[in-house]
Amino acid sequence: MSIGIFNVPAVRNEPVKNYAPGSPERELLTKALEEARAKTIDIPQYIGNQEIYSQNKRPISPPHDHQHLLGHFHEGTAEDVKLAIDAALEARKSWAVLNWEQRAAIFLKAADLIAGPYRAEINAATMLGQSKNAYQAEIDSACEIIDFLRLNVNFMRDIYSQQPISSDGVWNRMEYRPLEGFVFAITPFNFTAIAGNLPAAPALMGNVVIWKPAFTQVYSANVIMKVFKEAGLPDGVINMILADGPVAGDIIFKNPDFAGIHFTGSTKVFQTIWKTIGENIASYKTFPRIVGETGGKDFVLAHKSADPKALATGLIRGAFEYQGQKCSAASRAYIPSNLWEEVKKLMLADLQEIKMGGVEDFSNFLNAVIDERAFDKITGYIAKAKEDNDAEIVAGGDFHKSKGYFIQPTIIRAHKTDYVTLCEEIFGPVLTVYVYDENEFEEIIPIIDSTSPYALTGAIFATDRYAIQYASEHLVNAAGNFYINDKPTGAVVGQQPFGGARASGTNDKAGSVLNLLRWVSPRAIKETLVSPLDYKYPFLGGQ
Ligand SMILES: NC(=O)c1ccc[n+]([C@@H]2O[C@H](COP(=O)([O-])OP(=O)(O)OC[C@H]3O[C@@H](n4cnc5c(N)ncnc54)[C@H](O)[C@@H]3O)[C@@H](O)[C@H]2O)c1
Ligand SMILES: N[C@@H](CCC=O)C(=O)O
Repeated sequence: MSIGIFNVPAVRNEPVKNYAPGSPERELLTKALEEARAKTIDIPQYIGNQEIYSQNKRPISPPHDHQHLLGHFHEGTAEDVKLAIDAALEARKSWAVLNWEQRAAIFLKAADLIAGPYRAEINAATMLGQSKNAYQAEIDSACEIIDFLRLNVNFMRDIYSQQPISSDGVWNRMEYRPLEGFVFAITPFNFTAIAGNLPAAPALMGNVVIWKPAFTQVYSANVIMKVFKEAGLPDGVINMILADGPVAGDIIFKNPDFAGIHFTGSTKVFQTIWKTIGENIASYKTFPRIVGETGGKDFVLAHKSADPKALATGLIRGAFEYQGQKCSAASRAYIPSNLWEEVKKLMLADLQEIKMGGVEDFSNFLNAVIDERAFDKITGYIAKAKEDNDAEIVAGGDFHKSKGYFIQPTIIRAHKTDYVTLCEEIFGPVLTVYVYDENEFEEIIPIIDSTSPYALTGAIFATDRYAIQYASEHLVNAAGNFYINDKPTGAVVGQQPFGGARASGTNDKAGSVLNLLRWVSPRAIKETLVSPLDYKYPFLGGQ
């Protein structure tokens, strides 16, 4: 029973701590890293009120130090998936009817726990488990997840406040019911914030969730579950299963109570999921919501009027931060002939000073890629570029995996516009540059628009406003997040709602009203205050 119309706490984005030498946050984080490295932990599945440990233990190691053991996670089975569905549906009976302010309070508390007592622990887990440096962890596993949790509470209230008009004698109302069934959240390895938000957003709107994190993100996923529990999330509302994707999918996508998928990951996996849902469509009680944010082949277009230093900096940060493992990473750049030599010189100078190594040494800008499979895939593109006549390596190109999965930040110059590394998502520290005739700006734009099937992020660097307007208009469908004189990464919740269309997903903009609307099934209610007692229209002699 809600007995008040409540406001929610005002939000601003969580300030990013800087971890400068001698700062208190650096001291806490260093200690958390040391403590985590000094022990091994066992991570169970969290299903209903149970922590499930299995016989199938899988090791967890830092990608930059793969001989070191951080612990194990306990892989789940098809039986565990069924158990999770039962636990979720049982929890739904109470959760779906709990007042919204109670749900809000849980997630606001989770945000405060991460902002305070859990900040160092979740950042350390992200640094060690996913090989992120302190800054990249801070903007992800602290600030972005906190922003998701707090801002979503505000968006929820905005949604609930959206009410229809009423005519004389009538009171119309709108209820924003949770979906009838359970939601399946499948999350990628590269952002702890996404892993937390994908189950939390539907749960905030009153849904129950089965969450399957990527195996390579389980170490920080475990901290998220600890936070949710400490924040008071009732058992069974979010169930973390550690079954393999296809094993889980095989059970979940055939279940009649499956009501929605909240996915972030590669385009291919999302296409498989969508197809499976389509094949099973007649077996569901309700049409499932399908929300998926997927891959990118994000472009940077420079005009001949661009500032070369701003462009070079945007490319270095956009392409190589977190080893290029962001769906938003600048992975293809179109540079006019008048700027190329200078931009190349500036990038090479930056790359000379950039250090790569473990996350424990805060002076490393770059760390390792996530696992051996990713290492082999990324280096395959580099090895091919070394041999191809259509491409040349401008910077980097070396790699080694004896201690960790390290790949030098690599710049490839392609000599044809459909060279493979200009078209396919590589998801690693590889930037491909195509140098175009400075007088053919308008001709290069349709090539950018059609070179890859994706449309996630893109950027224009120019000082000429006509060029900026031209690119904005002619690349209108090429990116869901478009940047002017900035790198195409680093969207902030509430400031640049994130997501793309075409092969990049359903563009439901995580961390916005648009996303939360996918997790409700509104019921419109009309109440007539004094009901008519006569069927006749006035012209028939009625009232
Ligand atoms: N658009 C975005 O907002 C966004 C954000 C982050 C990452 N990404 C994309 O994610 C990808 C990188 O992440 P990843 O390597 O973890 O992606 P991935 O597609 O390999 O895995 C994503 C998740 O899907 C699961 N999965 C894999 N096969 C499955 C199946 N058959 N059925 C059910 N689940 C299955 C994985 O275990 C994991 O949890 C990149 O393509 C990147 O662009 C997109
Ligand atoms: N939202 C993040 C990217 C998430 C995908 O990996 C950014 O804007 O850089």
